[in-house]
Amino acid sequence: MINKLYGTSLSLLTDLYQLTMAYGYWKAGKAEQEAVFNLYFRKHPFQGGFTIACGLNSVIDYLNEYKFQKEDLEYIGSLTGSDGKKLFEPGFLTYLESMEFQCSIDAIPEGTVVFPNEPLLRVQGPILQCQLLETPLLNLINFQSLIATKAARMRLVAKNDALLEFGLRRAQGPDGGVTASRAAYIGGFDATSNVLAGKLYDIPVKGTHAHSWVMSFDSELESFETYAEHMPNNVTLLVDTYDSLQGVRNAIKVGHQLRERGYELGGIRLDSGDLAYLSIEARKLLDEAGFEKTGIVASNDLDEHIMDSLKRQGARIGIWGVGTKLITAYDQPALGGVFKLAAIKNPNGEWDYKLKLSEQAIKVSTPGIQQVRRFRDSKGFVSDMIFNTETALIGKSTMIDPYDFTRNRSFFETMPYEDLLVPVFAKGQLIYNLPSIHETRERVKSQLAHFHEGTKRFVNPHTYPVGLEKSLFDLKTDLILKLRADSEAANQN
Ligand SMILES: Nc1ncnc2c1ncn2[C@@H]1O[C@H](COP(=O)(O)OP(=O)(O)OP(=O)(O)O)[C@@H](O)[C@H]1O
Ligand SMILES: O=P(O)(O)OC[C@H]1O[C@H](OP(=O)(O)OP(=O)(O)O)[C@H](O)[C@@H]1O
Ligand SMILES: O=C(O)c1cccnc1
Repeated sequence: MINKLYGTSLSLLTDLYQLTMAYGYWKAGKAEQEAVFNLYFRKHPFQGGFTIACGLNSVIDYLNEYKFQKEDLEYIGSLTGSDGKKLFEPGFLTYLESMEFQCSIDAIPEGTVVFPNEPLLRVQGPILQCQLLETPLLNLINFQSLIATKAARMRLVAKNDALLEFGLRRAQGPDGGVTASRAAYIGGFDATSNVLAGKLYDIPVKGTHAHSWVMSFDSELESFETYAEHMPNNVTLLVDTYDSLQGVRNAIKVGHQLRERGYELGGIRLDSGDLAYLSIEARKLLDEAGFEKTGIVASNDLDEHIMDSLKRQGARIGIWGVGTKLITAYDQPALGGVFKLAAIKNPNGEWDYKLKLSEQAIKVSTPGIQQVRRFRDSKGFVSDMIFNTETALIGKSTMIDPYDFTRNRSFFETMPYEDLLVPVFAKGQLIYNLPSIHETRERVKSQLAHFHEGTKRFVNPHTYPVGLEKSLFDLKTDLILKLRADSEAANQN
């Protein structure tokens, strides 16, 4: 889909430094050395307590057509360095031209609730190929997970109300709009106003009309009547162009006319003013006139906090139209997902584990061929344990809080669990049955239902426990100590 949107393969959708490193691996004879990278984020967005994984479908689309085209190679071949000479030798371009995608990818399915430090994707394969994928995979997963999470927060507030995504006009460009519409639907929105997203992704499309429609007539009533005359099966009237409650009265008049023709007034939309007060008054007017089933849509810079406040004020809004604050993830415009090397195979065929040190504990990466085990009890999910698949887990396993080793928990084999990462590509071949977008949306709903309310609240959410299995914790600690000792020794020389 993503390739279709641009009408070209997107192998150049990467940072130049991925290509220069790829070239370096090739020149140094390391191109085919097997490596493992993990894609994860360090902190939930929106000061929340959960994140929704999203974007895997686009990753699959992207990789299914991963190929350096002739024009791509010509462009790469034209790039020059500081001396004005070509950056890349022709032999490297030939290598890229004949390169077949050979990586294996395990991933957490879209729509799963995920937590900091958990690998959303694990990529294993020739280091040159893994490296090239860092940027596009992060681009696809970070943004969509961010928007799906924002949408899921709004769904939690809206409960059973309808949620309409109206964001395209405020989106970060065409692709920002289209992919955000998809992520918003997965996160729990019911429909989008974005017609292209509706067509590409099978998302229901819905909408009302704008103020310009009303303003183009001599009177509001005439504009409503004309709209209803031509589209009697899709009438939601925007009532706030001049005076919202007078607008509701005009809508009711049109509602009576529609009934005479065998149709119903679908809804009215409020787009300014005090949405609590106006929706309560509008509901009274509609109910008194016998339009109990006519819905009230509200829009105007809504986000989950305003929606929550409106609900607490007793607003009678049944349908929420949300644009800017959702589509741009206004209060946090990026998820900080990263892609880190975790292991590399040595010439003896064994894994050498790799770790990035940092002064900040949160930025120290975790080595290992990682998997996430999610334990549950009768009430729901209780904790996640990241482990190294190379270390057998037999009987009791102990999980350690990576930031406080004195905190640990034990699990027994008998405790129910699921391992979250599933095989998606095996040596370049797609082996995953993609769920439909509707199934993915359902997954978000059922996943969230299994988490404690505290994890889902907006203010100071409960930190869901995620730890490292003891042998992985030990591996990480030993590596940190070794790297620190090495660098100290190097400093003294
Ligand atoms: N009862 C309410 N409680 C909390 N927030 C509200 C309430 N009613 C509206 N809002 C929100 O307040 C913000 C600004 O609304 P406000 O009424 O100040 O301006 P406005 O209606 O946008 O004015 P206009 O569109 O005519 O310029 C919007 O984000 C809106 O969703
Ligand atoms: O408010 P949002 O959540 O972004 O939802 C989309 C907004 O787009 C439309 O407004 P329009 O483009 O006419 O702008 P305006 O309402 O700010 O004047 C619509 O009436 C909504 O208010
Ligand atoms: O259909 C609507 O009401 C709509 C669509 C886009 C933006 N604002 C409103």
